[in-house]
Amino acid sequence: MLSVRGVKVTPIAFPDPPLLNSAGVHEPWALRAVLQVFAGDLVGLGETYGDIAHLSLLGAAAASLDGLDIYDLSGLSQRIAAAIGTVDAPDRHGLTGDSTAAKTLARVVSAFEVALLDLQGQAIGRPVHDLLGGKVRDRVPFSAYLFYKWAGHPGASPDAWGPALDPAGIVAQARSMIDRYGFESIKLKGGVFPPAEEIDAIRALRDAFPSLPLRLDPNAAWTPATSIKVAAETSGLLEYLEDPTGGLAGMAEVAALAPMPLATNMCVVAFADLPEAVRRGSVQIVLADHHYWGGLRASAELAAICRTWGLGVSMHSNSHLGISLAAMTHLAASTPFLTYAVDTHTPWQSGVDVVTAPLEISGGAATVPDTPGLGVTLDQDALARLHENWLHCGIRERDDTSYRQRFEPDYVKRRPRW
Ligand SMILES: O=C([O-])C(=O)C[C@H](O)[C@@H](O)C(=O)[O-]
Ligand SMILES: [Mg+2]
Repeated sequence: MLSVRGVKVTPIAFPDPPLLNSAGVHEPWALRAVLQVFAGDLVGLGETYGDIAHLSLLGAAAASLDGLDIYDLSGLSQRIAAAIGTVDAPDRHGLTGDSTAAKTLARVVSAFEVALLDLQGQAIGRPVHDLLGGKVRDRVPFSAYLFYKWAGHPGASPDAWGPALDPAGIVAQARSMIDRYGFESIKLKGGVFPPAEEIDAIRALRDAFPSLPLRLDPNAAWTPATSIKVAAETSGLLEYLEDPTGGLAGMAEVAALAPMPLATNMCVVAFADLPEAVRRGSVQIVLADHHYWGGLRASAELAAICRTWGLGVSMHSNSHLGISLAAMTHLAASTPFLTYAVDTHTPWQSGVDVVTAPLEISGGAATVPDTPGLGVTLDQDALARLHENWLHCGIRERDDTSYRQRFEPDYVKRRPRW
């Protein structure tokens, strides 16, 4: 039997540009945590959030896993549930919806599940997608993820992307991202400017890229009435509209009148949300995210439920590095019903990574690895450097709102704002 003989949790930080959203603006450093789970001569990798409250739960979970059979994923959940108890550790930014104790547990279990699947795959010489039922595609398409952004962090030189604060800036950003990665679909993070300006940006994208599907995601910045108006004005322009407003009731009101499907990673964020969402018809597409749905198998389960109820499945992303990119790619590869291009923050991480050879996105897609496990190897030097960043960056909890208030003291986070 191959069992866990130790776990190392390393908090890391990597540079992040000043990306705007409905919570504020990204701080100069994004936080993550890298898990190394040791079994025999093997090491399984996981990647998750690096906020201080989450780190303390990861530590408690890690301490409970010695001797666990690497195939015992039920035992993994049970041990972690017993180790962390009933605790709710919400995000400050709220960009992935409400928090509950169940979601907190799912967020902790997820990174360990990925690491154990990586170990299982290595132990039997099979890729993680084989453990999830086998791949149904060789290439996983990702979408260009555009953000309104400042030229650079205040006090620092402009970054390589430059500013994007109007339709022309957004189109220019799309061009450089598409030139570099070949993306064949586009998502614009909205909820930053009044809706009319964001509609103009969508129109400009449509003119510049006539054949590419477009998505707009204001992270619940609009009331139902505003959402209905924007949906009417963007009729025929969007493949889906993501979280225009907050809550299952508000989304249902919008969905009843919107000409395009509504997607969410904010109002359906746990299994408990699904029955009401289906009953009300609140959403037509759910964005899976293994980091908070409980892992790769839980996300596959989510996709199966969505298929049963005729809902589409797409995939959500926060700032992440190469372990998460590999995990997302294996999941998307083995989920027949995940038919939309996957969100990723990869272009924003400007080549920084914690693995030796990150999966590459070219032609808008990543080739699914067929090597054992996740197919990525930890770069120990990079891990040490990124850990130093974490020690010195001074950020212990992602807080887009306070960071924006530092430069715009009158800024308040309001959802809905318009
Ligand atoms: O709703 C979404 O798609 C996200 O939450 C994605 C990211 O969190 C994004 O909004 C961000 O990091 O600002
Ligand atoms: Mg979203």
